[in-house]
Amino acid sequence: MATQSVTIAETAATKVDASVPKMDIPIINISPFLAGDAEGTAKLVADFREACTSVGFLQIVGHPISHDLQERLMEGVVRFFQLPMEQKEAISKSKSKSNRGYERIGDQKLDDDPNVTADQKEAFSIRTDKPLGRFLQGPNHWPDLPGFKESYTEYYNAMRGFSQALFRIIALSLNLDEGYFDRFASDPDGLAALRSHHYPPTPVDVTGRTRGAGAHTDFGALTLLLQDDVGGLEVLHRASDTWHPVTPVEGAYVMNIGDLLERWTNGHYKSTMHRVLSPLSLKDRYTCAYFNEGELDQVIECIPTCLAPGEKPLYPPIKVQDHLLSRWERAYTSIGTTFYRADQP
Ligand SMILES: O=C(O)CCC(=O)C(=O)O
Ligand SMILES: [Fe+2]
Repeated sequence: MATQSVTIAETAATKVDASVPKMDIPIINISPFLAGDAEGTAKLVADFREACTSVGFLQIVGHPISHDLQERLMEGVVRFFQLPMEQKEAISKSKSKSNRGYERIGDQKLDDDPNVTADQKEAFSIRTDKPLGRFLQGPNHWPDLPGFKESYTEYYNAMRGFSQALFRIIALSLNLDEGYFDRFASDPDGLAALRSHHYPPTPVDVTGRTRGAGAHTDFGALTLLLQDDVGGLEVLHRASDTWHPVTPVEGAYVMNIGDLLERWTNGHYKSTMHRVLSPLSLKDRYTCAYFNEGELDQVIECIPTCLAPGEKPLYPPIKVQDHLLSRWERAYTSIGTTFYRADQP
């Protein structure tokens, strides 16, 4: 069977209430697509469409990323965050003109609400390694940690291939030519980021919750998250204003639609609000997200197949660069964290 479904249970932090809807985040096996099985592909494409138009989140199994590579990546991530602060600060994002490297706890604030505190997570990110260029284009900075650069880079390259396959599935799910997004997903100048996170255990705040990452939607087109078994990621059910956990499934990728794909599809595919609650136990939580953002000059405007006769585009066309800059402003400048705009005004 290509698809199974996890019924999301209530968390301890969420009161059990019969009026609260259940949110099903489907687990979809993409191996039929990778194997060229037409019948299995048709079924999983339909499952993708259903997930993207409803919850905007799904979990992917049967993907091409090996268990061994996932383990090596996450083992390096844990070792990195355990380094002494001065070694992490030596590759601080604040020193990078292409906005990559180490971010301290509190350097980013994903929730726009001014009453909410900054995110209680530390992070490390890389992008495609290049000479310094436009916004977000430049060289990576690595810690002095044996094997770390190698596994992180191997994983980054593997995720690029994986995400290209997913864009093909998404194209099929929108009744487009399979290669419709190939340029977006494969352009050597296209932006992608591999960003790992560490959420230390945090005491409960005045609202009765801990805050690892504030409520937000993702800036790019598609996010692929590898999470450990601690849990804490939650998705908003907008109509009932209730939060629902994304239960960790070993080795699976949590895929979610970002703002760019929501705009591209005229709101048919949902960029859903989510947040992270820090662990309350003594366990630290580690995750690694791969973000697809496309090429800076690409204009995102409603895809023709997403507009039914008589419908109007919900959003004006926007350049990837303008969209990203406005989201970076909100997440960093609003709390006084600077970032480099390169050639931008
Ligand atoms: O670490 C997680 O579980 C999610 C992180 C996230 O939502 C993000 O970085 O956009
Ligand atoms: Fe996110």
